[in-house]
Amino acid sequence: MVQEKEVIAVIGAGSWGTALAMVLADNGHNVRLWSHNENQVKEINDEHTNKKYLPEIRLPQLITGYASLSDALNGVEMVILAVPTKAIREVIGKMKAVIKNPITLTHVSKGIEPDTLLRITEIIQEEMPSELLKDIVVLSGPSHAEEVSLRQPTTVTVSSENMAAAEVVQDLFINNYFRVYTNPDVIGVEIGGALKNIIALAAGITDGLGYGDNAKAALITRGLAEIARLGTKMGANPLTFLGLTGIGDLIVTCTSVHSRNWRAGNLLGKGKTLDEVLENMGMVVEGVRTTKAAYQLAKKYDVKMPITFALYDVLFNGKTTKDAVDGLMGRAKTHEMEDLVNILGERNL
Ligand SMILES: NC(=O)C1=CN([C@@H]2O[C@H](COP(=O)(O)OP(=O)(O)OC[C@H]3O[C@@H](n4cnc5c(N)ncnc54)[C@H](OP(=O)(O)O)[C@@H]3O)[C@@H](O)[C@H]2O)C=CC1
Ligand SMILES: O=C(CO)COP(=O)(O)O
Repeated sequence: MVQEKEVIAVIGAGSWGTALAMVLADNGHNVRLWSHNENQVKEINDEHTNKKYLPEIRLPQLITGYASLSDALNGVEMVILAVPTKAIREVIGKMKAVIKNPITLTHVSKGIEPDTLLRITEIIQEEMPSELLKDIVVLSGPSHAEEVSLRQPTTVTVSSENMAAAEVVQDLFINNYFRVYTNPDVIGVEIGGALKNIIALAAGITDGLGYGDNAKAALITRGLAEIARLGTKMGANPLTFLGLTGIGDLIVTCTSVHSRNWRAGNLLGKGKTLDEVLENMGMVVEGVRTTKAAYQLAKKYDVKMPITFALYDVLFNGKTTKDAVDGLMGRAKTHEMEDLVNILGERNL
């Protein structure tokens, strides 16, 4: 089937927005890549590069940089939102002032908002007037921008309350190096994508402390257990956590030097302070804010999340990374599956 080519706006020209713009351009779509940084837009249009975020990459001709949000969104129905979670309200606020016709909005961010405890779909629903929104789709999964921009084999999942919209987005992105699956479980997809960053920070810490593969495997597995416990209590399908947006993203983020969350954790494990780490990162480390949100969610839903709580103490209460690991290892003995089985029982699953 020949796919119809679209004009698509990608809002946010960081690592992920740029890599996704490349996938869309490779599929023949005309991409308007918006950035709030005029110098970066000039570089995208004059040099066809985005050196701060993807230094090795030459951008396809079908990508055009836009400094005006109004021009980028003019007449466009398909919009990809690729900014950090903390910028979403502000950027949607600017978008709604200039959008004239309803859009399908695909977000690709991985976070939960502290204090409100809203998932990103819920933040968008709160900020964007319903008459300007056809559908919200989430795209998530194990996918470092650095590898996608080199066109290396990658798999992701799209999800939406309207699966027909998810399938349209699947068709826009899918190609021979970027394979896109669908999953109707929006809650599970968003919770898995957000919370894996907490575990990636913790995995970086144990690597930084000099611990080995056993510790890494423990964190990935027990991290998945606490993510699944919270997500299932929030209404997710527990099987989603065994998929790309659950275990898949945990593996890639906990084991890759590309992960900003792993890199930040690694520096913490080596003794740097949180402020020192964030000052030098130059890109978003979503897991820090998400740790706060997950800590609050665990209390709200009365779910045990020992790794999240240990990381919370390191990030916000001055606990040393070594004491945090010792505390986790010294907890009272417990059953491996009991808590999740109990939660499944409460939901009659
Ligand atoms: N990088 C990756 O491999 C992947 C990232 N993600 C997720 O995608 C989301 C975006 O991440 P990523 O692209 O990596 O982040 P980066 O830090 O690489 O880029 C963020 C981009 O958003 C811009 N931005 C930040 N704040 C604002 C604002 N208030 N208004 C307008 N633009 C803003 C930044 O501009 P400026 O340059 O001025 O700071 C930059 O262009 C995150 O939630 C991340 O978890 C998901 C999958 C893979
Ligand atoms: O989500 C990602 C890969 O799937 C990117 O992870 P980081 O934000 O830790 O770099």
